[in-house]
Amino acid sequence: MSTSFSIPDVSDPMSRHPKAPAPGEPFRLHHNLCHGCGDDAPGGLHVTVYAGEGFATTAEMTVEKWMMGGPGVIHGGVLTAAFDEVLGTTPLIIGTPVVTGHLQVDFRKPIPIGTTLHFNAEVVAKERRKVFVRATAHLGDPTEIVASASAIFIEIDLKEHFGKYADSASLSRP
Ligand SMILES: CCCCC/C=C\C/C=C\C/C=C\C/C=C\CCCC(=O)SCCNC(=O)CCNC(=O)[C@H](O)C(C)(C)COP(=O)(O)OP(=O)(O)OC[C@H]1O[C@@H](n2cnc3c(N)ncnc32)[C@H](O)[C@@H]1OP(=O)(O)O
Repeated sequence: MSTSFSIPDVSDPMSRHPKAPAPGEPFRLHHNLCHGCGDDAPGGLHVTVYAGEGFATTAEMTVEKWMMGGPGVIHGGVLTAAFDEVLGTTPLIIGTPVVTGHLQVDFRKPIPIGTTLHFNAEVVAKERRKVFVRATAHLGDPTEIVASASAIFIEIDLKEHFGKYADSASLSRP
């Protein structure tokens, strides 16, 4: 699979799902042990994603000591997992359950332990089952982007993909 991709110039029609949370409201957990959002995930990120306007979402994550990679700064894999969670939840705004196909991250500035990361994400296009999503992160000043990510998520049939675990996964629907 290619290591880079371009977003299609023309998207399939998209509309906000009628049951998507209102702007400012959180998406429900997709299950309580999810490493990204689950309340009961040991060592989880505990990220909550909120619906924004249109096809946009926001999220916040406190950068805790256990997330350290280089001395005093976040580990790149932890940041990537946080982007995966934020980006992967965002297609629910159009009512589409997905899994990650391809995710790329640009690490632009060191992110200190003890800060709060603010994420802004949006679905930018859909092409058949592929959903193109991008996001940025900042530390409080939206003009100072510290990291950004873009991804292709692939629409799935929850029952087919998760088998007997589909019931808990289906909680992810908006
Ligand atoms: C495991 C944790 C999952 C958690 C998600 C839970 C519930 C999901 C519901 C809602 C989501 C809610 C919240 C989500 C929150 C966080 C998100 C975390 C998400 C993850 O962390 S999830 C774990 C990592 N993820 C995987 O575990 C995927 C493993 N993988 C597969 O299961 C298959 O590989 C699959 C299904 C991806 C495709 O398989 P398939 O056979 O169904 O589809 P097919 O190959 O026909 O491709 C159809 C079209 O997608 C294009 N395409 C395919 N693969 C691509 C790739 N890699 N890059 C770019 N494009 C790709 C093709 O090129 C074609 O495009 P075209 O239409 O242009 O031909």
